[in-house]
Amino acid sequence: MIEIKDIHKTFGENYVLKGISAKFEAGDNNLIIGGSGSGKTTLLKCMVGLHEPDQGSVLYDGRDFTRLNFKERIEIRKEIGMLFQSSALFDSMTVEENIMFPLNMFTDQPRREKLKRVNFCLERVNLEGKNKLYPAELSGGMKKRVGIARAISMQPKYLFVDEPNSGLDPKTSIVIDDLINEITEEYQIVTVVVTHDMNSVMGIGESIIFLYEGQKEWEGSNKEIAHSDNKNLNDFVFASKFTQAAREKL
Ligand SMILES: Nc1ncnc2c1ncn2[C@@H]1O[C@H](COP(=O)(O)OP(=O)(O)OP(=O)(O)O)[C@@H](O)[C@H]1O
Repeated sequence: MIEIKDIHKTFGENYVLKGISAKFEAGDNNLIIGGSGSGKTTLLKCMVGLHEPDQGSVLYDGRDFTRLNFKERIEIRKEIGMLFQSSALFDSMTVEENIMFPLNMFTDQPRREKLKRVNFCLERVNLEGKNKLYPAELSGGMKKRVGIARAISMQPKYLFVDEPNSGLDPKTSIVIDDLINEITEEYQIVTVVVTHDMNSVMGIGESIIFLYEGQKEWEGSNKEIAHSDNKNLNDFVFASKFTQAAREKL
């Protein structure tokens, strides 16, 4: 489990996170939703140490990341898989090299072992045999899948994903959501996903926190969203006339 306690973050005069606390359980798809600028990515970055929170703590199965020194943090980082916006693949590296990158960085396994793991991960995301392709030769959905393969290469206990559906068509988005969902359950990972995508929210949102103006405005499951009377949440989730009409039929 990851627990965040009273996270605050300001950038200059901009008070972005105003005391966020939440728990993210293993085996669940934990979603962070909220309007543009509400602080979702900032929260994710505070959790993985890409930003230092001004106040608060981030506990990885009881280990307080915010109080650890650089060396101690590396031990937790090895247990973290990340898929951030636009897949962030290295364009000059092949698919195989991209997936092997964390293994090269964090392990001294023989190449044969690493290759075995790369092939396993590629198979897991249904891209077996695509080892020698370059990112430029892949579709957006394939790039995301390579990003997922790389994120799970170190068999992470924790997986952070920022906007996995950006730039994908609705059908491919569902393939990616399903993949994240399956991997989370199969390996009992603590998965935290930042998303704008309402299909994802309704499809895989077992555990959701909704940020509004830097605070946790609401938390619950996708099933609870439809019946929530939180106005800010409803204005966000059911923003269009079409979704409002759909909600009334639920
Ligand atoms: N590195 C930074 N330096 C200064 N301000 C930042 C930085 N990162 C984010 N911000 C500010 O923090 C606020 C929240 O940004 P953040 O990216 O966390 O929002 P978000 O909810 O993820 O938005 P979006 O859905 O549009 O990606 C914004 O006002 C943004 O300008």
